[in-house]
Amino acid sequence: MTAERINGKAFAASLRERVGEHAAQFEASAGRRAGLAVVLVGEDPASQVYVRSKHKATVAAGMESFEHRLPADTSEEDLLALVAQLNADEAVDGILVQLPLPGHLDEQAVIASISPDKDVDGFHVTNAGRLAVGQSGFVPCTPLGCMMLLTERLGDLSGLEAVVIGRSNIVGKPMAQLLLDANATVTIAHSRTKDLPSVVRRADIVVAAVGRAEMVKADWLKEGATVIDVGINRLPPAEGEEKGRLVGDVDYAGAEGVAGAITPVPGGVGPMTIAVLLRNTLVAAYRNADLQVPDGL
Ligand SMILES: NC(=O)C1=CN([C@@H]2O[C@H](COP(=O)(O)OP(=O)(O)OC[C@H]3O[C@@H](n4cnc5c(N)ncnc54)[C@H](OP(=O)(O)O)[C@@H]3O)[C@@H](O)[C@H]2O)C=CC1
Ligand SMILES: Nc1nc(=O)c2c([nH]1)NC[C@@H]1CN(c3ccc(C(=O)N[C@@H](CCC(=O)O)C(=O)O)cc3)C=[N+]21
Repeated sequence: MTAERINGKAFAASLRERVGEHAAQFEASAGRRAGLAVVLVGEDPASQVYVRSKHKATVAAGMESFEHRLPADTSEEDLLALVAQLNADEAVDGILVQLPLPGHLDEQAVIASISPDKDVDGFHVTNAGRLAVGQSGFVPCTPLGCMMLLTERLGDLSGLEAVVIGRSNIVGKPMAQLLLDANATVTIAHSRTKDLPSVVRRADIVVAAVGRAEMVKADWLKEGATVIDVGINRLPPAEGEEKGRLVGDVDYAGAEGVAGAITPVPGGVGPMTIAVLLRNTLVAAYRNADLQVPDGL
């Protein structure tokens, strides 16, 4: 059996198109474009690539993109002052501070300074709390994108066994909460989990968010499982390569023979993250303008 390849890139493109149509309607009713501010501190090359693709996607969807690039030695005071200015700026609906931040900056303090109503990453404790108790807020983009891929593939998730590997605040934990809200039976595995292969083997749904190249092997999977690979890992360059290949947390080539469906890396979850960011920004814009958020956004 060869698993179906879940085409996140194509799904993300159709989501971006839908967001673009709603963004045009927003502009017509609000008299301004929805706006996303992205703050990048330092020159991390991977972060620069992400920030550039966010900017392009934002503009392509008919929204304003405000980019703020700050030097690596920016003080916390200056960064907090910029966030305060963006919180107060009526042209800015969403604020994203690219992580990781340089070591001298306190990420928790910076995230806490973002207005929860502009926190389109869903990282603020207020939005994490809203998700935990079932109130509407902003849900982190990567887990929400994973849910969209899962429901498109599986429909109703009620009663399915889901195993999330990883418990970070930005991926694993919110992912588990969304699966629970969708009535799956959820297990969260992490670095202290005993016998991870046998935990994963009972799963109808596996979400791997670890950050270890090709860690999840084919013989850990139940036949027919749906596998969502969040990991983005750059392998060391092979002979003759300038850059190493990008791989996920799952051994794709092996898993393909056992899984029912699987997301590739690249072209799976990554593009969904950016499309959902645009979606969250437009939702923020409707709410900030006191307009009804349209159905289906
Ligand atoms: N596609 C996308 O859009 C995005 C991709 N990513 C990628 O997803 C991956 C995870 O990101 P993130 O959640 O931020 O990472 P973190 O490093 O914050 O969390 C990793 C988690 O994996 C667990 N873990 C580490 N080693 C093992 C192991 N050997 N067995 C089981 N669990 C283990 C850790 O456990 P413990 O808590 O015990 O330490 C931790 O909970 C990364 O590759 C990242 O690049 C992230 C965000 C967006
Ligand atoms: N405040 C904040 N919010 C984030 O959402 C955030 C962040 N910080 N820091 C870093 C992580 C990582 N992340 C990705 C986004 C897109 C791809 C993506 O589009 N990947 C392409 C490949 C890109 C490539 O070729 O390098 C793919 O998987 O097909 C990957 C990873 C968002 N993150």
